[in-house]
Amino acid sequence: MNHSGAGSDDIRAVEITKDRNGIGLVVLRNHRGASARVSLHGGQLLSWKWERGEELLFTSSKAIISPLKPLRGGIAICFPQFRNRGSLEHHGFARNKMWVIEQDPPPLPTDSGEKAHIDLLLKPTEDDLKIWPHSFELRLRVSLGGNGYLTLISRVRNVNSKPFSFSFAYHTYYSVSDISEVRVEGLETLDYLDNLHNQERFTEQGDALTFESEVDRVYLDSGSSGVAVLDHEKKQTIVIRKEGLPDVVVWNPWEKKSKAIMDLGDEEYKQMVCVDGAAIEKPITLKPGEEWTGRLDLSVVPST
Ligand SMILES: O=P(O)(O)OC[C@H]1O[C@@H](O)[C@H](O)[C@@H](O)[C@@H]1O
Repeated sequence: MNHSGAGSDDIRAVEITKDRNGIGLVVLRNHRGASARVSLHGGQLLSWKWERGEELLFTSSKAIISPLKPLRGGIAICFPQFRNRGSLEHHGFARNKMWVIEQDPPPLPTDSGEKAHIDLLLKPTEDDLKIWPHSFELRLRVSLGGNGYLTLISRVRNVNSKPFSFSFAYHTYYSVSDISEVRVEGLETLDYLDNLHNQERFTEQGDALTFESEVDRVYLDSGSSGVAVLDHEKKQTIVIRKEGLPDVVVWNPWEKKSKAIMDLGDEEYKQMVCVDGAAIEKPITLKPGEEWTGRLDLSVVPST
């Protein structure tokens, strides 16, 4: 199936195809050469290319492409649990499930129509309900703008008769030239929980986060002000804006841990950094019938 041209200048081009394992794959393109690829496995973003055809997301050369495993790279949806903060599998089950394309989702208040987009839906199976007994609908809209920018909007609806709580993260691997040349700005003065120190709470003292060793932190309450990933060598800055996602996770495994991660090359920690918009410290609680929305807007600007 291939449908395009819903916009007068071909802004919207959406191609629905299959990957080499036969899993549904959606490719979004704009008329200026930007593209995004989304897998129905996990609602996982596999790739985001900007106008110059440059890949902005990192995927490991050792990534295991299997319907049963999370992919090392791209953007994964962590739901309903972050990390090991609960009894479910690491980062929750959503990233390992098959999602479906939703042709006619409930409308979003911010619909602009100026974007190529796709709507995905995840509902629990009988087996999922045995491990997490809460009926939910998890929707993901992935949009690619005419300017190449990417927007992810997730909605969680409680279709149960009892309240439930969850955590959420857009676990995002950015591709960088060299981690030693990278700065993350927008986290200064924030408190963070350090996963390398039993989630102890510290306060960020520097005016930017740079990398010299393993980092695994959850920055708290960063609000909707932007976070920027500056790559000096690429002369490029990725700007992350978010709504409904107070926390920011920053992760780089560095040398020793990279060697222990089977699906990551020994030296690949130099080419990646994870900066995730998330809701972790204060889990979201939904009463029956309520819905939560978490939005991530990613843009790229040249820098010196
Ligand atoms: O290997 P996974 O499950 O994708 O997780 C990778 C990392 O993801 C980060 O978000 C966590 O803070 C780290 O603790 C974790 O190691």
